[in-house]
Amino acid sequence: MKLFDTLSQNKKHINKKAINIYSCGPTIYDFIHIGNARPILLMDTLIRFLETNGIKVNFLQNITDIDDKIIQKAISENTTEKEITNKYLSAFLDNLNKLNIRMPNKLIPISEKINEMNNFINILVKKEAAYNIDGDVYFDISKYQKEYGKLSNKKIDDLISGNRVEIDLKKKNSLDFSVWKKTNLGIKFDSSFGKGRPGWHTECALLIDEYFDGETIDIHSGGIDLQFPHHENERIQYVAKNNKELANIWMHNGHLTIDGEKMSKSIGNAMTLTNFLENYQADILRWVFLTTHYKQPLNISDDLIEQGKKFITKLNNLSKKIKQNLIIESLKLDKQIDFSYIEQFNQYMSDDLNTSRVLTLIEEILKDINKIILSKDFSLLSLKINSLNYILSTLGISCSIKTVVTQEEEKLYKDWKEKVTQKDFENADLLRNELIKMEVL
Ligand SMILES: Nc1ncnc2c1ncn2[C@@H]1O[C@H](COP(=O)(O)OP(=O)(O)OP(=O)(O)O)[C@@H](O)[C@H]1O
Ligand SMILES: [Zn+2]
Repeated sequence: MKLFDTLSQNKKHINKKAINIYSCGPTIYDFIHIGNARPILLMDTLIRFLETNGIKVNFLQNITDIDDKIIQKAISENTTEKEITNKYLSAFLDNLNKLNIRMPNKLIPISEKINEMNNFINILVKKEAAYNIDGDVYFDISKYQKEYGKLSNKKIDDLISGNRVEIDLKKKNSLDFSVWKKTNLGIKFDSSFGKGRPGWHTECALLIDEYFDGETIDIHSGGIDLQFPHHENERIQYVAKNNKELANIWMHNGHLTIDGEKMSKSIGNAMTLTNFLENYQADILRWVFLTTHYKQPLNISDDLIEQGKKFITKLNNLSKKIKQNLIIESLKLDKQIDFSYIEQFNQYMSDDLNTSRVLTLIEEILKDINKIILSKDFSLLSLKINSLNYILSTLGISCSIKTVVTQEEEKLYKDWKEKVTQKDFENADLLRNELIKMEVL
């Protein structure tokens, strides 16, 4: 398959039997919002597609459980950092569960890797890629003039002149970033540089290096806002330590916007995922993200959510209609699949996840199935339904078209019809309610 790589600005092939993926995880100081769910669902869609095609995926994600934002939140709520991280980590895991996410093979809170972080930074210092000033360690950008800026397509001189980062007189160069921070406030850890905390950019570089044994990984993903400085800084540390690329493909998703503006906690326009999932099915959010190519911005609106609801209702109604036909026409469906549909599906997905085209394909199949029902020529029904179910399940949509009816459903349906014919509406209504619960009506 081909995926767009931000570093080379090209679509690149990945035709391997086993794929290593890393995604930057959340900083657990608040509930995540539906914008944060975009990179999560993007990786979920990709991984499901790869695994359905027999490719082994090893997926690593970090959890940022040490950070200034966590300390600030603990202070403002008059509680401990641990209380904050416990609360929001469990909310995050609950969100993933409700979204039906294929969990990472490993989810690592950075607080568990402080010694490894210390060793990693020591190596950078030994290589003179980083320098220690009085317990604060910085990465030395000047040593990597040729490499730095490649991922975000920025020139170092432009970055320096446009740099509005707070002036830190200790740094040699204003672009040098913190890999270890000497701190007074909040949780501190022992290290060979003294007490302090790890830098965020080093966290991901270290975890990738350690978990994947210094091998260039296949895919690194995250939202477009992470391209610079976070991913640029991750990459440069990895290049400095291993003298090779961190990732073969850098995948960046566009922002979820609301009224054209990035959804963000700091802007105050965020809808938490918890809140969304209390009101709508997870399938609706999946559908919303599938409508637009992942690299493009996507504007969320009530109207779009409404369309997502309609899509799911359409699937549910079709499923009921099929059950009724299975009973009325005494049909039995087999397991055959229409490979021409699957080939098309694979082709769209393999072309940098062209999911909007996949949704059009689904609509075409739905139309075909409705035509079959109207014509009552059921010879191709199994093929179409099984293909549709294959596509829905590969996309992680939990809704599917039922292909069997139970004896109980069949009996109740026939009883109901009989009561209606006999004009026994009271009993017919009771049976009707049962059939609605069983999703036959
Ligand atoms: N509006 C958005 N649309 C799509 N992806 C987003 C959006 N906001 C954040 N992300 C992505 O979500 C992931 C988690 O990011 P992070 O925890 O840094 O969120 P954040 O940027 O702090 O959110 P906020 O901007 O609300 O403070 C990252 O991959 C980030 O790029
Ligand atoms: Zn990262």
